[in-house]
Amino acid sequence: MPQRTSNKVKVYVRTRPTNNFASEMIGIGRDNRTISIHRTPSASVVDNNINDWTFHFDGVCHNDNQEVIFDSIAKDVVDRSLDGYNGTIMCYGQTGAGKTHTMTGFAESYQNRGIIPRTLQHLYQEINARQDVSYSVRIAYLEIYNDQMCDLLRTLNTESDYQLQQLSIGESSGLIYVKGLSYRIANSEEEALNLLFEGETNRAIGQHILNKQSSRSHCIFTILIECRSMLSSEDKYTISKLNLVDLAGSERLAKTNSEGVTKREATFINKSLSFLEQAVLNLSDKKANSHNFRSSKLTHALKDSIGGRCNTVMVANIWPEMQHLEETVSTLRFASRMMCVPAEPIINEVIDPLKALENYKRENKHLREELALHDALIHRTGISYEPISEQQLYEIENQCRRFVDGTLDEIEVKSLRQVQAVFNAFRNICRATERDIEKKHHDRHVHANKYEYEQQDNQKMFAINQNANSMGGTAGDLDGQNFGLGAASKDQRANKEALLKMTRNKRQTGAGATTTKTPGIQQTNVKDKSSPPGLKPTGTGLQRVSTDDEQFSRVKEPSDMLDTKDQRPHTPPGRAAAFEEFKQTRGANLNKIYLENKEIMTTKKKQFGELARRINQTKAEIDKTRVDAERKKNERLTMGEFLNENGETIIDEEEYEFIAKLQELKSTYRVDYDQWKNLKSEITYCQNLVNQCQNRLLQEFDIWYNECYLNKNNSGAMDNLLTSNKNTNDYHLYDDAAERFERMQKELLLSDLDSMPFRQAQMRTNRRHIFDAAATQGPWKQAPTTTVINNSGSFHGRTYDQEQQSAPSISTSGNRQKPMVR
Ligand SMILES: Nc1ncnc2c1ncn2[C@@H]1O[C@H](COP(=O)(O)OP(=O)(O)OP(=O)(O)O)[C@@H](O)[C@H]1O
Repeated sequence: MPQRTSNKVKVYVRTRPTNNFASEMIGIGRDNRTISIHRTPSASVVDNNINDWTFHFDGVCHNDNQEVIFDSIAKDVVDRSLDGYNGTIMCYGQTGAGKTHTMTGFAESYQNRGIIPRTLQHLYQEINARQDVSYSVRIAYLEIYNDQMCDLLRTLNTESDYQLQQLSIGESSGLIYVKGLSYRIANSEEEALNLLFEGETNRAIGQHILNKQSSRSHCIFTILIECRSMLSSEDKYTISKLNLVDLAGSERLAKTNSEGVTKREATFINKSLSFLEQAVLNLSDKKANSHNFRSSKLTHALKDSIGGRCNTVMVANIWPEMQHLEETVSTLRFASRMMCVPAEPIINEVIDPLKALENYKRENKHLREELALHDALIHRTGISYEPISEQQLYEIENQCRRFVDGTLDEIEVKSLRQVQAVFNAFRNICRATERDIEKKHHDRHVHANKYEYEQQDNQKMFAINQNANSMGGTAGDLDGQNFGLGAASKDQRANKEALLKMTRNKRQTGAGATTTKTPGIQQTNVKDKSSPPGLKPTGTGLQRVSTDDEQFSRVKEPSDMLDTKDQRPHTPPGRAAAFEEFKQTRGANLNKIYLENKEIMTTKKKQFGELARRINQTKAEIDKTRVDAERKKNERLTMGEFLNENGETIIDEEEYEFIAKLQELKSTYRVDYDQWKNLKSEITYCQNLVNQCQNRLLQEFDIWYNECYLNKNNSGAMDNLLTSNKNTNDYHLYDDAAERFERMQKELLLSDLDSMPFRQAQMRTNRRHIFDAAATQGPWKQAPTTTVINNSGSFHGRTYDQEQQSAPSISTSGNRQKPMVR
């Protein structure tokens, strides 16, 4: 029988022998591959149904005996399963059409034995014939009845034996297996046949116990074949699965007129078969991307056994009698669909890990021997290829450390392992160094913050002392009226709570205060003066704004404050006027830097604008010259080209000049453009510095203003605060909250150093808020000052109009200017 070459599921039709063959309706082609059906239309009624069909298959087996069937249909699949391909042979058709006969045959008649026993016979014959490979065969027999699975190779004596079986379908890497299903080793044909018969017996017992008919269940006889080469030491081997499937009868429910149990069985059969049909339909349709195999146990169990990587053959059993014509057409239809299911079998190769390990060990040994031989030939000695010991590692690390320190000039490397160990050692050293640096950095920040907080406390105390001085009181001197604090010791100053208590006592006893400058203040000043200078020149001629620590050191120059404090009015001046004053006094230096930076930036912006204009001019000239050159070129081409003796084009003077000019312009353009780009980044940098200066100036001003005016007047305000319980509590609240917040911030800073800038900014803003809040509670109800400064240095505030006018404005025109450079 000629074979179809396409990679699809193969389908054969087998007819059940009958004396009543409907020859007038069913025709079998001479090629034994075609079946044509003709149904006589009903004479009494108008019949619009299709009455003629022609089906083509891989073969039609009419009156063929079991041997022919096996040889033409199954043998090839069995042979290929021995080579490592999965295979499936499946019988489909209506009840009584001969499926079981085809698959199993007559158990009692050797001549009429079916595909399964013949398969087993052929399998073991082949296994025995193939001397160079070793096979291991395992067998499983699964029955699916009413969508429930049953292991036919287990002892099943009672109904509960059936019910206790807990089989489920699993999937691993696209391969299907039934969990709980027993796979029995069969070393010979006889053992395998015993298992087949055992399964058949169990099936018969099941029929009796469950009162079911054999035709009502699907049966899958699985042969697992493991094949290993005996000649090579290859770690690969093959495992193939050969499924021999006897499906339940596919007759239609309506026709059987079944009731009760039979109806239930028929319903399950029809369901599973129609799911199978659906799955086959989807598989055969290239566009369908969902192949739902999980709808029934049958389809799920056969998921990896229909087409795809599996060598699949279907036998469509038909009963070619007139009364079964409808079933016959239905079976043949399904069979035709099956023919469209693609099948591209592949060998299932598996790697044996134990064998692979053995192979690697052997190879490793060979390579070592070869290496030793190689070393001996080139007189290399003292090289070890063994893994490096702990002691050796320690020595290597020591060497590396000395190398890094500079006490060792070179590290002698003899093997690759050593190279790797050296690299590892260097990596460890790097990481350790990194950790050290991080720790130092971290400690420095924590220390800096601590210092900053102390300074901040000192500032507050200093301001309070100043107020006290102006009122003529000293610490411990109680004037009864004023919040007079003077020469408080450092310890006293650190303890604000104690200080406030003391102040209250002072007011109660009415003692006076002195105005002497205190040693505590002097001490602070000395410390401040030792701080690093606040401003440092940078390479661009611009000046960097000092760091926080530096600023704080500078901020507390007491001379700044002492110089001006006596002239200060009791009523605080407007912020605009104060800002002017600040720029002349404390902020003079900062303001100077700010103005210088701004000037440099303005100059650069001017240069930037000019350069952009020049670039655009050059560009315009380039465009014009290019047009001229093109025009000249076109003229030359129109007039016809002249070539010199070397075959080069001769161009006239004018065109040459255009080309030369174009090149010159382009080079000018490139130079200018590069300069323009550099200038642009310089301006961005300058802009940042100016912004930074501006921010700093404003921050410093805020602090200064608070120190000089708000806190000073706050002595009065403070008294007012302290005279009322509410206000006293408020003050405590403010103080505690500030401390709590700062303590919290410190903890946060320690936990995440990256967040340092953000947290510090937050702290600063918070401090200012607190100061402002205290100020607004004072007797004069100062308008709330704006405390938020955005990144660009501009104010966001309600009553800052005046200050905004006096605040230095930043021109960003340089950034917005976009020359037409391309
Ligand atoms: N090719 C054949 N040669 C001889 N007898 C056959 C052949 N096909 C079927 N028969 C006989 O027909 C009867 C029904 O066959 P079989 O039990 O195999 O049908 P089935 O399709 O498996 O039915 P069910 O779906 O009920 O299992 C059996 O007695 C069987 O011996």
